[in-house]
Amino acid sequence: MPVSASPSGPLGIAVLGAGKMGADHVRRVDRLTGGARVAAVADPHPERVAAVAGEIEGCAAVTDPLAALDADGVDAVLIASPGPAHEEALLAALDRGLPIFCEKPLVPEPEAALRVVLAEAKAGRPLISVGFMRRFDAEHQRLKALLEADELGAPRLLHCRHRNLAVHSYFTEAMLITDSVAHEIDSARWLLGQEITAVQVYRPTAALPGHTGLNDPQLVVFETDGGVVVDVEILANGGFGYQVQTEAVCARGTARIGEAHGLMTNTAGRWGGEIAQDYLTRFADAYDRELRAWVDAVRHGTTVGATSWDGYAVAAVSAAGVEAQRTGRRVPVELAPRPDPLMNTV
Ligand SMILES: NC(=O)C1=CN([C@@H]2O[C@H](COP(=O)(O)OP(=O)(O)OC[C@H]3O[C@@H](n4cnc5c(N)ncnc54)[C@H](O)[C@@H]3O)[C@@H](O)[C@H]2O)C=CC1
Ligand SMILES: O=C1[C@@H](O)[C@H](O)[C@@H](O)[C@H](O)[C@H]1O
Repeated sequence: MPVSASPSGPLGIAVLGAGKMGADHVRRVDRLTGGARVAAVADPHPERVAAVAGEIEGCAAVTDPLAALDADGVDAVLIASPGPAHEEALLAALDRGLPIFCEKPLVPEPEAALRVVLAEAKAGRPLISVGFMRRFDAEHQRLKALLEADELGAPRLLHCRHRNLAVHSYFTEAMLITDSVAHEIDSARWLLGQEITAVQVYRPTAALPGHTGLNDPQLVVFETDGGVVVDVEILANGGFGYQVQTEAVCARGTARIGEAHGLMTNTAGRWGGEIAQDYLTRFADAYDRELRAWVDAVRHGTTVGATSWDGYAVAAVSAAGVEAQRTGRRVPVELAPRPDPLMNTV
């Protein structure tokens, strides 16, 4: 069922969370040619919400996140608060029948993710799109198309590197998995069309010098039900830039994405290039495409990209990853039975 907003008017969006990602999405929605407008921004931090909402004419600024869902002109919700706050917002929005774009992770814990999946099933129609933006990145889409076309034969390995310049001061070791490697969990499942069945995490014995306390970097290894092995280097505070790279090793060849550095120079016996400094630059086009696609999908009463079930699968694999990180053991992944999204199961 399409949303009840006037079909000719812009879709009114409440943005929950006015931090780094929320502020960026507010500006993005504002630029989306006429299809949507930010009707309300909510953040418990009063100065932050005033600054972000103040950039948009006629936008309400509220410090109670749930009050934003009931603000005038709100037809849909974009959740950009920290992961642990997502469940409350998701359940409140589902309760109101509002279409939702939820930044990744859906929620960090699998039990909470399953509650969300079941609440959406109870609503009887798909309402949740999860912001795993790599699905909208041109290079990731080309790699997926190549693998699907079977041009290189069956995939055997995926080598992934995920390097950040720096992460938030509140980042924990578990968040290396639940917040950062969550992307590789989603993209590996999506690229391969396979489920992850076990996780192992290797940690160097010493953290990087001058570091924040995170045992950084780490190597996370996944096994899939199609017999593929996926290794992910996660580096949270690398200090030099942002790199997301994937190489697929297949039966008849390999394919690599994420190597491009934009401008390359040759001068006086040297060559060099640029490294993006963060995801907002590296994935700017992907974020634009995913939000445009979401606004279109909402107008047609549907969702785009990762579903709540994908969000649940990521949370289940993440939980196994955190356990593997803690114990040093190989941890199998168990997924709950999948509810039929169109059935009122509860
Ligand atoms: N797709 C992507 O590439 C990225 C996604 N993210 C995701 O976006 C979300 C936000 O991350 P950041 O903006 O980096 O964090 P942040 O820490 O910069 O901002 C979070 C904001 O949410 C506010 N907040 C806290 N509790 C809230 C609640 N209950 N309701 C509404 N707002 C609340 C905080 O006051 C803060 O202003 C997270 O889920 C994160 O994983 C973040 C960076 C990139
Ligand atoms: O989602 C993101 C952040 O939350 C996360 O902290 C980073 O590691 C990721 O690269 C970024 O895309």
